[in-house]
Amino acid sequence: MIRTEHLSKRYGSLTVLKDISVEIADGEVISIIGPSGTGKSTFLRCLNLLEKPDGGSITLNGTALLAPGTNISDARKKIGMVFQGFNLYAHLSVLDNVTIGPRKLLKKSKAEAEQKAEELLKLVGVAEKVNSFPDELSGGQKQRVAIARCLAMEPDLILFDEPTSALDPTMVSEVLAVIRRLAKEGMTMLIVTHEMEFARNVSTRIFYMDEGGIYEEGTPQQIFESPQKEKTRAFIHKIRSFSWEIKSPIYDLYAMNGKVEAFCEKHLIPKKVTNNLLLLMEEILLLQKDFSDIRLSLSYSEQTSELLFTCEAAGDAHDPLDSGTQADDLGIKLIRSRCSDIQYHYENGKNRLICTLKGN
Ligand SMILES: Nc1ncnc2c1ncn2[C@@H]1O[C@H](COP(=O)(O)OP(=O)(O)OP(=O)(O)O)[C@@H](O)[C@H]1O
Repeated sequence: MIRTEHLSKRYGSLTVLKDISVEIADGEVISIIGPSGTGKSTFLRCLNLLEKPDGGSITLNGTALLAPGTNISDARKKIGMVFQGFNLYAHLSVLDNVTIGPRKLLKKSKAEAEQKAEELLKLVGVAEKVNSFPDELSGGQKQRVAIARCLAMEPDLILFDEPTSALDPTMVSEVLAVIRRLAKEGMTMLIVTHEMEFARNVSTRIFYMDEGGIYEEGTPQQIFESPQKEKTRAFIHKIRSFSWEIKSPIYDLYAMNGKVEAFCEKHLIPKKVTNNLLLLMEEILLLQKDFSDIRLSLSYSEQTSELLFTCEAAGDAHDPLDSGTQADDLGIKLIRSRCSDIQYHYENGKNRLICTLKGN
């Protein structure tokens, strides 16, 4: 169990952590989410004493880490950390990266450390790379080796600082799968992440950090479905939605599509649904009459897996799904075939078309 009381940290005149008091039980998986610069990484770095807190206390399994006389290096062996940039030793093989800690710090024999390393490399799926060097591995493999290295120290707790942020999207899932497995096996973990779907599925609790502290905490359901405080609500809404403005008939379709694809990828929306959405957006834009002020927005509900697309266009009342010409009819048919529900309203000088995309 790890507990902080009134933990604070300043950089010069900037107070990053104000007064953090939390208790994390064994086997808990905590995801820490929140806007950039709110101290999420600093909090993790204070917990394993990579940064020295300015005030407060940290207690790990009964040991007060900041108390005078505490052997800090002994305490730190119990807390593993996995970094965004992997931090492997480039000049050491995968095997040596994993065994160096146990041999030097835990005084294990070479044979014992190597046997354990091979087991752990198998666990994270990179056993075949045991004799490779870090620069011969993909980003996903490097991060899995970093996790094996961390496990080799038999930590009581592992801190993950944005473990997938430096990875190509194709490699994110292999690293998340390993973390999920550790969660199932009961490892206590704190994970700073921007992967919301993952945070929601894997965590026992979510800490939303803002204003120098844990602004709101709760179960994934509480934080993602019914956040109580204003800033949490705004943050959750923002990560679930996307919008794009068009101010003239000449707009950058490719840039817009790129952003839409990135949004869909982040929310693990199936490729087929993303493609349908892009075609739907294109057809709806073809039916617009006035391009002076159009706002397109997407919102995704993780609860129902529904993707909602809204097109809001200023100008005279004009339902784009009211057939005008034969060419329009074809477009309208295509639009209707891709949606399970479509609603049109004209309000305050704005045409609003709300489409619910079909799931597959
Ligand atoms: N070593 C440092 N010296 C001075 N300021 C720092 C240092 N490390 C972090 N900061 C500042 O502290 C604040 C919190 O940084 P931190 O990296 O903990 O935020 P974060 O929530 O993890 O952000 P992100 O999600 O972007 O990684 C930021 O304003 C940052 O510029």
